Amino acid sequence: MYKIGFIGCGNMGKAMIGGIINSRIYKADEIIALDLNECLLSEVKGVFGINTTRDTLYLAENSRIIILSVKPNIYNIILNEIKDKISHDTIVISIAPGISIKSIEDVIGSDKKVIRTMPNTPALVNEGMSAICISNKVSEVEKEEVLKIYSSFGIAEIVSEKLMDCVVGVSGSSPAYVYMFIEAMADVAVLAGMPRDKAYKFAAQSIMGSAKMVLDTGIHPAALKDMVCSPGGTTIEAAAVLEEMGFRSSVISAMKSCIKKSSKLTSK
Ligand SMILES: NC(=O)C1=CN([C@@H]2O[C@H](COP(=O)(O)OP(=O)(O)OC[C@H]3O[C@@H](n4cnc5c(N)ncnc54)[C@H](OP(=O)(O)O)[C@@H]3O)[C@@H](O)[C@H]2O)C=CC1
Ligand SMILES: O=C(O)[C@@H]1CCC=N1
Repeated sequence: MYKIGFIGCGNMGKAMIGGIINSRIYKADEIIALDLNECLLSEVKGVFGINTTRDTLYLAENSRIIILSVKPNIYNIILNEIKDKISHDTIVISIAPGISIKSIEDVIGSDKKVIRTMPNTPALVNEGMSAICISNKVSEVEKEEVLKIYSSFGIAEIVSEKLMDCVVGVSGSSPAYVYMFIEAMADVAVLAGMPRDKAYKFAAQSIMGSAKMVLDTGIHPAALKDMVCSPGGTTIEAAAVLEEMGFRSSVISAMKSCIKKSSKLTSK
């Protein structure tokens, strides 16, 4: 029996497998994965040394935990295919926006163990942020085990299921907004004469350091911003332009749109 099986090893599946291997929570031979894309499957086998298969039913029957790391529209197809192979000890985990615990139970049975999660791609470098919702069929020991898996590639917190659309906006999708910010900052650094490789390093490390200040000091972000803005200095010039250009209101509108899209998927 494998400790964990991944159906789908694209961006998110690969990030989680990489995080688990890096943190050594499970050994490579305790993990199995499958993907329709043969190249991707050979890549995860080659890079991480895990087991792979092309047989969905074999994976479902032989994995204690099954992570469905495919797009939301494929969930029902796969669940219908594997439902008879899911035992009362198997834990089925969703990582997709809009896929509720109930929607999975409706296919595989409400007597089965289902967990809904929302990770993000920084899991690959063990800096993920994941939310986890547990159904009432999952025991305390199983909850702790899943928390341990998700904590192996970052920070993991139990949240109530009604917060999951919000989680998509604030952590599932948010790495994309941050990469856009890094890209924009690096482009301007290049414009001002810095070589591109250095520009990405300076921009990304500044964002990582700023995020660490928020997490490690507990100081309010506004106070941390004020500490950078010297009176009559350079930073307040930039801050004033960001306000004029609607920086914060753009982020607010974008995230509201993301959360709305997630809740539309949930209510489908
Ligand atoms: N990317 C992210 O940042 C995050 C993604 N998620 C969620 O994770 C899930 C996966 O996303 P992501 O990794 O980005 O998607 P990808 O498209 O990168 O990966 C999904 C993989 O699953 C494969 N696949 C499709 N159908 C099957 C099948 N029947 N059996 C096995 N494999 C199959 C796809 O192959 P093919 O391409 O050939 O169809 C593809 O390689 C989604 O539900 C997404 O919403 C959650 C949090 C963050
Ligand atoms: O864009 C998406 O739908 C997925 C969910 C969270 C991040 N990526």
